[in-house]
Amino acid sequence: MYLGIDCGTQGTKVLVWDAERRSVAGAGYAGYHLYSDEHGKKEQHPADWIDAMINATRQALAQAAISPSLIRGIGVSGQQHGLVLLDECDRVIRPAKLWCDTGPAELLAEFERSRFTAPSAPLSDIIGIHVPVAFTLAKLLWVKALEPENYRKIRKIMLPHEYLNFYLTGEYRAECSDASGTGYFDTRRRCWSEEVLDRVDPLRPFSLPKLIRSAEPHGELRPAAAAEMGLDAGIVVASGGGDNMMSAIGTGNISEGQLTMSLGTSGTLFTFTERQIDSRLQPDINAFCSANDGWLPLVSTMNMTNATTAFRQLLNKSLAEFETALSASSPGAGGISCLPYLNGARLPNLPAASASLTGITGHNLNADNLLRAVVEGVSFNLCRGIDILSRCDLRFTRLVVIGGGSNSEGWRQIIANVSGLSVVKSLVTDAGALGGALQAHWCHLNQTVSGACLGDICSLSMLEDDSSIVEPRPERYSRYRELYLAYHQQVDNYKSQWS
Ligand SMILES: Nc1ncnc2c1ncn2[C@@H]1O[C@H](COP(=O)(O)OP(=O)(O)O)[C@@H](O)[C@H]1O
Ligand SMILES: O=C(CO)[C@@H](O)[C@H](O)COP(=O)(O)O
Repeated sequence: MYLGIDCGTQGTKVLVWDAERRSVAGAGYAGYHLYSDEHGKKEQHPADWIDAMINATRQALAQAAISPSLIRGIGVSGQQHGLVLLDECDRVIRPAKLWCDTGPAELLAEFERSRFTAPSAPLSDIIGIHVPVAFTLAKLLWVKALEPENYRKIRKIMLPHEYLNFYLTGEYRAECSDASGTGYFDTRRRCWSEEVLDRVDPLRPFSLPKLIRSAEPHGELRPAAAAEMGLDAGIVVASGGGDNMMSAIGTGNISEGQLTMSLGTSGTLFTFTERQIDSRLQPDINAFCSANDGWLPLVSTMNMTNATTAFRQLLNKSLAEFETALSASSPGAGGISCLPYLNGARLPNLPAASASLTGITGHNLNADNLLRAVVEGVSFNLCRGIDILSRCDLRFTRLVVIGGGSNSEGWRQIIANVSGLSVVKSLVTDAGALGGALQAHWCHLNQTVSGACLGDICSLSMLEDDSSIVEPRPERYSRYRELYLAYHQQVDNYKSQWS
């Protein structure tokens, strides 16, 4: 049995994966607070992630009702890009700035303008990936500029999943797929970019973690962490990875031609490629490394279930009532259109964007239409990614959906009707946690059998819930094409206001 852990933006999910029966034997969840302000701040305390991981692990083990000694390994998936800073005594210096923190947008733009002007190549050419404000580099620039005292104290610098691995093992290491979302990692050569780091600060006070490949272990579970988690010390902790990379493993998206869409706090859409695509003409693609030695071109939106949940809670509706609202309303939400940019936009990259509702009349204003409008808005936004990936000659016929929002059948049907693709739910909604468990299995096997194959582990794991398949309905698809084009026209009309 293996433990898969996913540290998401709203909470940490843990599952006990029974590799023989290929099923989840137990699951646990613990949420945490997101500290925000009106200037784009989005922060969390890394100590809250540790508490949540311990709490959710204990729940999962209790539900599985197994002896902890049956757990052979752990794999950790984590929200990408967050910046965790440790001082010389390995104490956390300040709360982690998260992927969704848009505060450093201007600083990042200024850094690119001033440090990468000709004859220098642009930043994206140097590291092979465009850098939006979500990336760690932006958070580092912010701490350096606004909190110089804290900056001087930094000795170690980590991403969320690396910090959890550091807690579990005591080892300061980083794995390439998550590192590819920092903005100071060369995604072609899979190494830290000294060139970029030197332009941030040639005299930086911290060292970078040792890079490992995804198949390599991060380390062994140390006794103190084992006691807290209720596990045996010494079991293997796999390399882990960014949540999208681990979800790729959890949905079997490890060979070309497959497409996964995550409806979590963020919306993401990604596919595996054997060669890195040239995204110079497609700046909205984040050309990440994958956790199986290839690449994972991905598009991401800033607003997904944060927006649907904000509207749902404002209207005082339960998840069941949200579902009823989707079936009671029609495509186009009676004429109401929602640009859902509560937290700025990442697709297109406009951190200063704000949300809006248009087309409201005395006849169409009701809760069902408002809920449908926000679901359509976030779906139109993310489905744009399919067009963008297609411009790189990537083609798909079906889509696997994951994340909290994928539990909604009405929402899955809207995605199918907008995209024109068959939509199926992942066997385990939290595919990041499943990916962590499958990676731990792979890593554990690698220690005993040479050449253990991740593909075999994934294909044996029945990664989809066949009963959940929804097909696009032709009449709705043509109606949604019109609505989709109108939505993106509306975004284009607003663009100059947010640039
Ligand atoms: N049936 C559902 N319909 C719509 N939204 C849902 C449903 N179930 C869960 N969610 C939403 O999913 C979100 C959590 O998704 P999750 O993928 O766990 O997020 P994260 O990984 O970012 O923490 C919550 O906002 C929750 O309200
Ligand atoms: O920034 C990205 C991807 O580049 C986000 O996908 C984060 O990785 C957060 O994930 P969720 O908490 O929404 O799952």
